[in-house]
Amino acid sequence: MLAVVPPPVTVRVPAKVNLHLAVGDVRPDGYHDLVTIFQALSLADEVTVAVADEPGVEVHGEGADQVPTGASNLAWRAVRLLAAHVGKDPDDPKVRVVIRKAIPVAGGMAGGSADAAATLVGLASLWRLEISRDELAELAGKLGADVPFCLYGGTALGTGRGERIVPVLARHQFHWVLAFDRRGLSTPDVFDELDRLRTDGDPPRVGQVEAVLEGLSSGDPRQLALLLGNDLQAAAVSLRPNLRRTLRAGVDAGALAGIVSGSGPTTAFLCEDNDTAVRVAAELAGAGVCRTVRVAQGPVPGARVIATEEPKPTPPEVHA
Ligand SMILES: C[C@@](CO)(OP(=O)(O)O)[C@H](O)COP(=O)(O)OP(=O)(O)OC[C@H]1O[C@@H](n2ccc(N)nc2=O)[C@H](O)[C@@H]1O
Ligand SMILES: Nc1ncnc2c1ncn2[C@@H]1O[C@H](COP(=O)(O)OP(=O)(O)O)[C@@H](O)[C@H]1O
Repeated sequence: MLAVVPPPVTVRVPAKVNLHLAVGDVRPDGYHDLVTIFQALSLADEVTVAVADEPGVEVHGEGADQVPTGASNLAWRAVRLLAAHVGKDPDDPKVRVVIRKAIPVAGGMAGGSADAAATLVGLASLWRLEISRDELAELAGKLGADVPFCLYGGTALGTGRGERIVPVLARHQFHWVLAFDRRGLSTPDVFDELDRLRTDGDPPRVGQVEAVLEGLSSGDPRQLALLLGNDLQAAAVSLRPNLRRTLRAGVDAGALAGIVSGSGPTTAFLCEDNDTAVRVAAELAGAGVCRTVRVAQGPVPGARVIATEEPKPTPPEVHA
């Protein structure tokens, strides 16, 4: 008999930006209630999952040296969680995960969450599971607040810890410039800093989410630009005062508006059109206010399989 090893599966998964991020008070479980609008961007990681005798995670590309490859890697946690869920041995899942990163690590763009979502989608295909995206999203929510959105992509309203997702119809494409900072920022540190700022004073709070939903449906980047907002921005800027200069430089270069993406320190600039975005990116890159600049569009779809290699038949065992 010819045993067929299932072919490796490669999944592309987008980064996110929060167009609106309203942060409530800290809850007894340490999380904060959020009302957020996520948008998935064309900046993407690629994750390949393959059957392997030597299980583990490999990471290449943007910030790879800052990503753990052991049990704490979010993609590996996704492998173990899905294995246990479908009755496989989580301690011996016989899977290798190769991550090619383009999303900045600890950048407020959900890079680790994206890799976890991609791993769930890749394994569902590799293991030929009959599992719906909603069932995967249940599992995703256990891995982190941002992981369910990375499965769905597009533009979506997130509530609860950010893990309850409702898609938002957004037919228009928006053009973004992303400025990566020199080092990442820890998400819990930024939430803690916001709690501290709120104890000592009254940092600005974003307006109502409904206005942002209207801005999105208008498709007019000028209208949307006026409505972008992030309660975590004051905290990120407090921990990284240089972000103030970066935000100013993007607007001076011609962006309609700039915000800190999620917990930062990446800054995201909404532009009128693609040509403006390319010009703003070039100017920002020359201004010495950040490490790297990227142009991206959104919304794009969530984690999806982009390649499955041909099955490799293993040679039959020959018995003498
Ligand atoms: C801030 C946001 C905005 O989209 O994104 P990032 O900037 O990290 O990409 C998210 O809320 C991050 O989501 P994610 O990175 O998945 O968070 P988790 O791993 O679940 O939580 C990490 C830590 O962040 C804090 N946290 C996270 C989510 C939330 N609603 N309240 C919180 O207080 C908690 O301290 C938690 O222990
Ligand atoms: N697959 C992964 N990719 C990136 N970071 C990961 C991954 N697994 C675990 N991490 C850890 O998660 C932390 C948060 O990284 P990331 O998800 O990129 O940022 P953010 O939460 O700001 O969006 C990093 O400090 C990193 O060490």
